[in-house]
Amino acid sequence: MCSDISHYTIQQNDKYGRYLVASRDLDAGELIFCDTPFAVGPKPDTPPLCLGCYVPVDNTLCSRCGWPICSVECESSSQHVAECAVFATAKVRFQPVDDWTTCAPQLDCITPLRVLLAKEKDPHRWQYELEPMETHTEARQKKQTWSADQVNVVNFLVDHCKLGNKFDKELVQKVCGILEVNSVEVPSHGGFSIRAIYPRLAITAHSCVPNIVHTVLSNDYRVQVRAAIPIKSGENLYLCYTYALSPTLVRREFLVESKFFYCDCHRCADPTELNTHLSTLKCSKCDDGVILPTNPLENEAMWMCSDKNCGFKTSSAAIRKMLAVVQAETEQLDALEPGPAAIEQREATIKKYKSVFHPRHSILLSLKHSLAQLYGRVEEYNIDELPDVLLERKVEICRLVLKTLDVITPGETRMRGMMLYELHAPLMFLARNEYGAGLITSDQLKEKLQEPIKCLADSARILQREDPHSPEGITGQIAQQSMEQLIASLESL
Ligand SMILES: C[S@@+](CC[C@H](N)C(=O)[O-])C[C@H]1O[C@@H](n2cnc3c(N)ncnc32)[C@H](O)[C@@H]1O
Repeated sequence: MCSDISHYTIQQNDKYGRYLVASRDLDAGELIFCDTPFAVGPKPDTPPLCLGCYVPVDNTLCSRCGWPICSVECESSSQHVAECAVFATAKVRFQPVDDWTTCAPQLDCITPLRVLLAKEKDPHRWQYELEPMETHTEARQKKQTWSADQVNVVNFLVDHCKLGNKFDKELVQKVCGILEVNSVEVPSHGGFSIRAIYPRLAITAHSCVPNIVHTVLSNDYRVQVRAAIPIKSGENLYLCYTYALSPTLVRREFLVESKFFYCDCHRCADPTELNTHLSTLKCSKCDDGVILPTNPLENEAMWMCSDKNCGFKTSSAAIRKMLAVVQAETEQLDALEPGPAAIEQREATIKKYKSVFHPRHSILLSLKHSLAQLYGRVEEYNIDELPDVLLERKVEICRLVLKTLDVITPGETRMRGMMLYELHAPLMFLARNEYGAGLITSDQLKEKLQEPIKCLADSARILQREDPHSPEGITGQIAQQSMEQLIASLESL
């Protein structure tokens, strides 16, 4: 049984507070522990979504309490009934909004309320699992989110929803802090992003080069935590709290803003990000140099050209501003429907910034990561109609992304599983095209198909650990079937 597995111990030091350590040697992919959420619910700043299944809703409300709900089944779902009674008793309804696609701060109270109601139901679990969590109260008090939480969550629940006889304002702020510091983003059943708080997973320390992965099982939001790489007994377990492909400036800013610490992991400390060059710019003043931070652990440190003869310098503020502008431009591409324009506009943006960024800079790599998933899958660019030159482009970008993943998220991760799946198809088509053109023999074709078979085998092994209804879990099953078909087709050659 999953709940019997716990290959870790809890330790504590001045730097991390509590953290998890492997209690025995672990193989890549091995289960370390499972965890059950204390509460699940919307993230802050979410547009109205169903409080049962979390799909976006448009003016459909619960017949009992008047809060967003998509269907009769969701009205009586276990996650909604307790809060439904609170709102119905206090006669506090969701206030109509003009635009159902923009953020509704009214929903910010839902997850804290669910934590409070779960505390009431299981005070023992609260006492041992949530109460000891870090809240960084002093640092939070200085932030804007503290005063926003005071209005949208604390005063709303205690005064408006008349819960003051059960929960005091200090407790509600503490719950907001617990959620901000310790909750993780998870995909809902419908694929929309929500948050959950897992008592054991939350103890894991952060590193920008993590050694564990976690998988959320969609039926009850239980999480399985596995070793991504072989881990020795006594080694710390590290989760990555931020988006792994972001550059150091962006990751460190996120961590200090929302998790209240300055990351000093070996990736953050290295100007080249362990030679991945996710932060590296090209020098505009000379031909050979690249621009790197002089001290990446010092936010305000200058950035300088690596060519001593050039000596070009610029401030980190200028770099941050430039990144924000380009990031905003590339984010607009995410709004494009998957289709030929989504490919062509990304390729055009890569070309536009080719002389500004290193080819593996975070911004270009993220565009390439999207392209790896688009080539072969959209109209005019279906895999069986791609010319060799575009099949080779897909191979090149998949390999480039995998090369970076090897360093920053080594081992058996979802992103690697998905990228290996993407890589198998162009490799297979290129080999078949060569054979079809009479350029290679059937033995050489068999030889060339070994790499796509290996990609599919690795992809299937990694992704079949995911929830079978998630996009990754489904890809895992397809990878397994495709591998079996490909092996069978070799036998008939
Ligand atoms: C999700 S909690 C982790 C558990 C926490 N240490 C505890 O004792 O409850 C996140 C907090 O742990 C600390 N932490 C985690 N990783 C860290 C790191 N790499 N460097 C410094 N502090 C870290 C920070 O205080 C951060 O806000």
